[in-house]
Amino acid sequence: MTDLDDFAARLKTLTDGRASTPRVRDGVMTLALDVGGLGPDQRDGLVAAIREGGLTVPGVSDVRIAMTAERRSTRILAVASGKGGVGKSTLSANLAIALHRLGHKVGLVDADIYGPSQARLMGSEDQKPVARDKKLIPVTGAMGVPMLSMAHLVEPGKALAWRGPMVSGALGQLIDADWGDTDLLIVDLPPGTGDIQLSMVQKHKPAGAVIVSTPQDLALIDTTRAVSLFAQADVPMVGLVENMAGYACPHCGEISDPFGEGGAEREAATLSMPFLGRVPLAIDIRRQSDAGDPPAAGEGPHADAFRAIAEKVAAWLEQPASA
Ligand SMILES: Nc1ncnc2c1ncn2[C@@H]1O[C@H](COP(=O)(O)OP(=O)(O)OP(=O)(O)O)[C@@H](O)[C@H]1O
Repeated sequence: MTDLDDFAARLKTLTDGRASTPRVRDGVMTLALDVGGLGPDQRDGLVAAIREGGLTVPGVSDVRIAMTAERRSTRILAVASGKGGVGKSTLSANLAIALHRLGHKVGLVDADIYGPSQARLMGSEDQKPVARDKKLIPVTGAMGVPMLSMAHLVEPGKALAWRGPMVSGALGQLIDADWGDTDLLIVDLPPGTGDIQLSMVQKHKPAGAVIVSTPQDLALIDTTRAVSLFAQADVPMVGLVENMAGYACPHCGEISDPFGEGGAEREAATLSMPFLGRVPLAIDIRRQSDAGDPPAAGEGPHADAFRAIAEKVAAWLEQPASA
């Protein structure tokens, strides 16, 4: 085996098969490296290691690496609601965490320009994203889930004056950030169904949409509008989540249903969409969310509720039609 063959074999192991066979001409080694799906640090580390190794091959004085960064296909899952305050942000954060715990490479985008709250929910308020090669590098939220928020791009209170194209441009920066090997982005959309939401959905084409509603809002026209927004843009519906469904007693854990049970399944059926599950109204969910400690990151009935929803979402994502 020549020194070059020996290096080629080591290269294969080092890069997990991402590098082409190296060639040497006039003392210059050239090779192509597929860096698709790698984060900036992984990419830089790999390039440095290859360069170092290449220079140990006798007769090689320079190593040139052509990086092929074919575009990743990161799928977007939009989380939406007909109106504000129903727990869309809480669900988005906990769904991202629960999917992460199920082994998905998931990131979270807070597109809720009117009330960005993900930095608080994910305990990342003290972090500021930096840009590299004109792309934002996500910050790290709870359980290491990468995330970016509109709050990172706009001062609180100023966003309300923004017009559709500005919002759409800002959202583009969040979605086209350097997400590394993330292959699924949960996007927490602003509440409601105006032009801004529609243009965002059309431009960034989610793979699917999750609708969040509370039991008392279920039958309202707002929820129907949220569903038809996605239908207009040809975005498939993943399903409906009923939040604040029943009250979980903080003392005994018993759940009482002041709005009755089963309404959400019925409403989901009326809207021709799957029912993904219910999350009770529980003081712990609010407390933990406010403290930047998402319940889905822990153990217990609330974590179980979010995991059950995440399992249904994951099953939906695995269907061939959603790819
Ligand atoms: N299941 C729940 N149990 C208890 N409190 C909850 C639950 N879900 C959400 N909350 C609380 O309700 C409030 C609104 O939730 P959240 O911010 O997630 O709603 P939203 O729909 O994203 O609102 P907005 O329209 O302001 O973005 C928050 O204080 C949150 O902690």
